[in-house]
Amino acid sequence: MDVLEVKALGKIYSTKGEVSYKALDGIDMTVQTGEFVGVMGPSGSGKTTLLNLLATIDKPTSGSISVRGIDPSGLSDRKLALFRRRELGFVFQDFNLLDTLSLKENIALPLVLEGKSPAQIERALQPVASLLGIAAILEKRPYEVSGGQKQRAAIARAIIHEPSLLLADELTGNLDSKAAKDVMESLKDLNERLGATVLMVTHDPFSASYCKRIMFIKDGRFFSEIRRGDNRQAFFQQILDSLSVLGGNFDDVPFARA
Ligand SMILES: Nc1ncnc2c1ncn2[C@@H]1O[C@H](COP(=O)(O)OP(=O)(O)OP(=O)(O)O)[C@@H](O)[C@H]1O
Repeated sequence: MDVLEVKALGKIYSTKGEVSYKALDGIDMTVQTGEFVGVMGPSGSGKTTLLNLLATIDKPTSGSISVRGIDPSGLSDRKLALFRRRELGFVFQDFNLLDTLSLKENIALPLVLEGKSPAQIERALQPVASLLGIAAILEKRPYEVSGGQKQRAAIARAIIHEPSLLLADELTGNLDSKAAKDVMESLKDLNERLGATVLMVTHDPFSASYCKRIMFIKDGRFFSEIRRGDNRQAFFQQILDSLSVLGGNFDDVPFARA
């Protein structure tokens, strides 16, 4: 089943008195239940724009988005807020955890907002926390744990309510290579064991090598797509090859890691 269906998506930014800019142009894509998809492209290719449209933070100029058959553009503000809360999960580069709350309280927030009981929250929390390897540090506050642990807590918070689609933006961007590997292994486990559907934007070929499929975009348009076989290292190499064909600015890419 398709979780996400994007048709002819376009975004033009226009600022008063200035020339308008076509950031996305005719993007078509589908993501099926249980997929783990990466979106890559040079700087300025439209990755963040695409993610913002999918996250319903911004509205498309043309085309359509549908998540489990619902087109968010037709929803009232109240229904849109509910749609975002129920259907989508978000993970960002900078964690966005609240320092005044413990990891457990941070993770439970989406369920508290849904009015779930403490017993229901506990039942949902334990398996996710164990899978992500943070069960022993749930009482700690974000400033007492490492970057990788913070990001795993942020992932737990993003999926605790079992969203249809988890959207991740450069989630390893602030992590060293060991922590990035741990976070990507955790995300892979969530995808494989819990069937979480993930769409991730990244610059980093190492993180991208955990995806099952990668879509490359350039100048706001679809450029190419590759799928992973059994071997992640081979996929990493395939990603590097695709990036070199794609060209553009990848100066900050750590090309040596596998
Ligand atoms: N609010 C805005 N107003 C005008 N132009 C914008 C706006 N946001 C983005 N753009 C332009 O749209 C294009 C795509 O930007 P976007 O941020 O989506 O690219 P990106 O692929 O995420 O880049 P990066 O990898 O550097 O983050 C860029 O040329 C950018 O300058």
